[in-house]
Amino acid sequence: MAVTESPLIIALDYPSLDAALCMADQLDPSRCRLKVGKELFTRSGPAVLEALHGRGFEVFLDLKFHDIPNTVASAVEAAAEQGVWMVNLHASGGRAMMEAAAARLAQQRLTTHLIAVTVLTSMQVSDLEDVGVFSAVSDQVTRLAQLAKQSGLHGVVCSAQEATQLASLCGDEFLKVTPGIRPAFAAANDQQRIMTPRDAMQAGSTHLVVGRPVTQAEHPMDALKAIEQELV
Ligand SMILES: O=C(O)c1cc(=O)[nH]c(=O)n1[C@@H]1O[C@H](COP(=O)(O)O)[C@@H](O)[C@H]1O
Repeated sequence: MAVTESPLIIALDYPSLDAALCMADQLDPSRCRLKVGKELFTRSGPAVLEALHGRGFEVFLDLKFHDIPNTVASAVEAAAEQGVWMVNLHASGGRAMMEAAAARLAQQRLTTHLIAVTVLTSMQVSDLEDVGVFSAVSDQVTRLAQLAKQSGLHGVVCSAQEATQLASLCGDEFLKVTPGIRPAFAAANDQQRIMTPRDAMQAGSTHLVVGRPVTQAEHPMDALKAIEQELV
């Protein structure tokens, strides 16, 4: 497996194993990691993990678990046993759920990174209000990130707009995985809280999740290189 220093994680949001592998084959495991999400995993199952690992990629399994503590701990264990580099859950599932998941990994001596989604990058303050949360987005992100840290998680998914604040509250070592990344050449699509790759790294992101700006580009590896250029 290639161990890359790159902060880039490319989101393979595809409806089939073939389509995902077709994209993976255009990318280089020494220059990025790959993210497998709900659609692809639901359609292809663990076969996609095997295929990507076989091609040398480290994989972030993005299934955003949210359930009772025992169920989430078992799901996280199952993911880690398949050798994924990173797995996530929703911080809003609460302290007991996060502690159970972190404890299970430690008990089984599994080294997969476990991170928590704070507030989705597609959400703004009115979306929080709809679900009964009357806080500023940044306050809610901070609350959930601190809870995740206290619960033994390795980091969070948040927007880059919150990364600086989290670096000072949770430390530089605490992972800040930030989607909603839009290079100068790309459209925002459905993302609300966005930032360019360079600004996101300067703000304290440790990893950048990039989907459509690379996967829908005519030449994905060129788009990836353009993002690398923006980072130097
Ligand atoms: O957990 C995630 O990866 C995630 C969390 C979040 O708050 N926002 C978010 O966009 N994501 C994921 O990041 C990717 C972003 O893709 P693009 O918007 O195409 O760059 C998608 O796979 C989303 O599922």
